Amino acid sequence: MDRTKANYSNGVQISTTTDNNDPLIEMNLETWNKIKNFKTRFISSNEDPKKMSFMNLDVAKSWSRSKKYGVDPYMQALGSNMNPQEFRDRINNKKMLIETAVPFIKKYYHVLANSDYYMILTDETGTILFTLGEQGEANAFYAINARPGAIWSEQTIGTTAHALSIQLCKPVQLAGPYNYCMVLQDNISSSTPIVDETGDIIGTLVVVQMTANRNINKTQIHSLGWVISMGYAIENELQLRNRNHDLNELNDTLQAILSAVDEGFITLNNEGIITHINKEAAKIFGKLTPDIENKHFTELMSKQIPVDKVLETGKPIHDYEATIVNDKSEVQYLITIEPILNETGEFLAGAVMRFSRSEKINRLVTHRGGTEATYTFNSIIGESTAIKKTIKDAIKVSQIPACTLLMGESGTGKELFAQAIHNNSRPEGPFVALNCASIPRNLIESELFGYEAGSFTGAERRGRPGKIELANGGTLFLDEIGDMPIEIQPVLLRCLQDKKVLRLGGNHYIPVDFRVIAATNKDLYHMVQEKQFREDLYFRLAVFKIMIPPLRSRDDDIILLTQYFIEQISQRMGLIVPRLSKDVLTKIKNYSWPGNIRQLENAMVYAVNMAQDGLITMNNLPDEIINDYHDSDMDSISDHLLSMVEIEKRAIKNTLKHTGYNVADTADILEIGKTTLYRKFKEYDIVLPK
Ligand SMILES: Nc1ncnc2c1ncn2[C@@H]1O[C@H](COP(=O)(O)OP(=O)(O)OP(=O)(O)O)[C@@H](O)[C@H]1O
Repeated sequence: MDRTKANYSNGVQISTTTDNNDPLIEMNLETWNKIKNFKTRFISSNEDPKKMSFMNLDVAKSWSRSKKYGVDPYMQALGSNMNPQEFRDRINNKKMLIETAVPFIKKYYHVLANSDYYMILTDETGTILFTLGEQGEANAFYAINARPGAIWSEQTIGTTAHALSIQLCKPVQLAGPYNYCMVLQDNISSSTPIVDETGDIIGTLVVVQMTANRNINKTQIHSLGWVISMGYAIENELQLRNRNHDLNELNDTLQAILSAVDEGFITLNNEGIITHINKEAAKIFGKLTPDIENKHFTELMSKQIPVDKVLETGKPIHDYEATIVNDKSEVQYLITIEPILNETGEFLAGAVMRFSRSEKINRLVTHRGGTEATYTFNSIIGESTAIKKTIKDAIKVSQIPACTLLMGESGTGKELFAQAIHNNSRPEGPFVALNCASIPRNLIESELFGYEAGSFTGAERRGRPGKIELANGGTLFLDEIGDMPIEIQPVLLRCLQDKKVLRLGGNHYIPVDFRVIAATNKDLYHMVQEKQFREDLYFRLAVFKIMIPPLRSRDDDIILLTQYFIEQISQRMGLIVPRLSKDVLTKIKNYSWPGNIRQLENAMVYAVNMAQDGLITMNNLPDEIINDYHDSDMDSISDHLLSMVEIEKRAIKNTLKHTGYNVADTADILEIGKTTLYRKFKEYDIVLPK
């Protein structure tokens, strides 16, 4: 609402002439009496007040409405009273207005030149919320029911200054006879509407002055100006309070969000003083919030954390790695420090620090990186006594956080078991796998332990965490542990013992908490005896040993797994699930499956693709299965008289089976060169599995 000066004079409702702009000071007693007399006539006749030249038009309309409402102009106690409960609710509802306006009213009331003023605060319906006046005035006004809880609307008491200012939404000064009720007609009242930010009227402020026997003078004019500026002041204060209230609410919401997140947050001012710390950050530092707030950040954390740099440059720092040590723990965090800038991007108030547990990030990274542990004990297929016992043992072991060594031929499902153990013991943490045989020896160390920035040629600029760090909070699966270079073994052992890792080129240990599951298809203990594997590391890793049975000793499971793979593969490829011919079934059951489940799975991929007319026949099996001399293992050699050539051929085939078709291992065992072995494959028509 605009209450500029022009509007102000426009808003004055006076009694001298029909011109609304005339100041009250110009009202003379003659007009005053003219209105008074006319009102008595108007009440008892049907005369239209709009037609009276001395009547203000808005007042005239209000009189007509008042009459229509049936207001009794001769009543002594004005208006009706709200019932106490309803009034308490109203007060509650208008708490902010009352709390804001009352101190103003009290403060400025005494500044007024005359003491015959009476001040009223109403709500937007005209209900009186608060009154103030000197003893004499108060008593007089009390007698006419000018007290909190009285409903003084146009409907209940007819035309008044405040009823008009609500109706017209502007300040109104009203000469006594214009009031509809006779008991008010010796007063001069000034009223201003109080509006909220959206322009809605939320109340009125009224100053009433008893003018009976007094001259109309400048003070009345001033009282309007005075009530208007007070209205302004109340509105401004209300807006401020509302904004404060909104800010407080925003602050409460922010606090609630910050205490709900499981990351630590600290805010600092531009001098590095901690201004706020959320619950999680207090937990990280093992302190109580009041012990931290208002302290310099260096009292809480290492000076090396580059807070000063952010405060100086206004540039953020992301993922700074630091170990936070408190009385109870030592944990690695990634810290992001963001400067608090203003809208134009100038550096302003300070900085916000965020502490994220690196193991969480690692878990995300590893999940995204594809080394997610999907298998559980329930998803391991097998009904044989051998596999059931293995699963039972593995479940037991999974409940104890000690190193576990999984032993078994290639393709028996060692990784599957490792995943199942992980998911049964620390499913929330990352599962990080490292195959020691598939990584060049010179890279194993950095893969395992990570490295600091610039620690060797080709290293990433910012350095990188190793698999051990990435496994923090979860499981590190070291597959083919027999291939772990002997020179790295003592470092790994130290790390397993101390639960700390030192990155290559680094100068501080990073605390880590991870479970180790190692796997091997080699005879690791034999390697220890041959000095190819360190005994201390072996005993550290093999606290629990689990032997995964080869497929050939899981007779009952071969057909179960065959069916499972055929169905899975067909479904994946959108094919009808083929049946197995009788001789194929016999072959599969009797074959020794040197490559175990992996070989069976691959054989079924081949067979499903080769099958015709919904049937898998012998021809649809891979060569090495068709050509298998099932009953020709070396034990039976003694029963037959064989040529040297046949003996050599069988020796090669058996060794191949034994090594899971690993050419290098086969050549090793047969003590011949790899080139010779390949030549013999050709010579004897031996085909390696695809
Ligand atoms: N019980 C089982 N149920 C379903 N699939 C299985 C089962 N056991 C193994 N497999 C499947 O067989 C394959 C080989 O398993 P896995 O890689 O765990 O063997 P491994 O012993 O770790 O082999 P390697 O020693 O060569 O690393 C995988 O494709 C796996 O999904």
